[in-house]
Amino acid sequence: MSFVLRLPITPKKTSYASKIAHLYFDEITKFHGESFGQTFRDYNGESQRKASVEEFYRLNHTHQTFDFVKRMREEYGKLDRVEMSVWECCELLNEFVDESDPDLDEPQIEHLLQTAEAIRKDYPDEDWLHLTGLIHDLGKVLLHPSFGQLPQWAVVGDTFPVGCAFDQSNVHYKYFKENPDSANPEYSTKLGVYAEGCGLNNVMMSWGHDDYMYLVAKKNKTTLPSAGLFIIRYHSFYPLHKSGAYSFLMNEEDKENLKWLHVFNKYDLYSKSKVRIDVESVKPYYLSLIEKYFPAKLKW
Ligand SMILES: O[C@H]1[C@H](O)[C@@H](O)[C@H](O)[C@@H](O)[C@H]1O
Ligand SMILES: [Fe+2]
Ligand SMILES: [Fe+2]
Repeated sequence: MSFVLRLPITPKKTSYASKIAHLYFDEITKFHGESFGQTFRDYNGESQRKASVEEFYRLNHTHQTFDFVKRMREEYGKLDRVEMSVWECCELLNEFVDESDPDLDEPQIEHLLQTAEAIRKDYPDEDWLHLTGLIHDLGKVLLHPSFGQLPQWAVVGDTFPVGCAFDQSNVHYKYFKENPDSANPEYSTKLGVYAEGCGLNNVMMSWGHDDYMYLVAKKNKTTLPSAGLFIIRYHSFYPLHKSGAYSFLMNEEDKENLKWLHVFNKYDLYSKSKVRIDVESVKPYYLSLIEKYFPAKLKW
């Protein structure tokens, strides 16, 4: 499929880069894994959800193989299941809870709007980033019966490359020993089937809501800038954006985009709070953004 991506607002590389770097490091020191007394992404501490989250990762790490990902990308890349608008999809998501998430019990639409609104407050002029916040998790509709009701391990959780060695920074790394790819010499070296610096676009990531939503956005010809698509596609790739693992797979464009993903991640994570959003009052604003960057109906 070939089409030209129009970029209405392209992040200006040089001027933004330093601004972001500053903001990012300021905020890191401010939050440092904790916000308002709440700790996030603690996979070992005692929490009510610890056991079920661990069981989630056991299944995820066991079943996400290179062949599985290839099949899913081909199958779901057809986008022949549903036609609906972006907002309809937000509403559809409301019934699901993410079993991989130790921090979130709210319906998904709350999380989407909390993320988007928190970004909007700090970056009022980057409307593409507000919309990215709103839609980044929409791929979780894969859990819905009309999308084959995929199991949670094929939809949510952190993501990682398949086709090369699994990195130790993946949460609950130990369960990769159950993955058949671990016994495949072709897939178990550092580079595996990839070349150094080949670019993430050429890397197969474990299958889930990130890559699916990327395919939906791209194939429906969104006009979001490349940084927006990158955020959607790799926001669950914590081994890279939190731990710096697998960075040898990145190319120059990935490195630029990663700066925006760092900005985004702070809001994805730390807006998981009890601040309630009045959906009806913010809806007109988001509908106008959807109209700006997407067709009225999308193929899913
Ligand atoms: O939306 C999901 C969810 O919050 C998961 O708990 C996390 O592991 C993923 O990275 C994220 O994309
Ligand atoms: Fe997500
Ligand atoms: Fe999210």
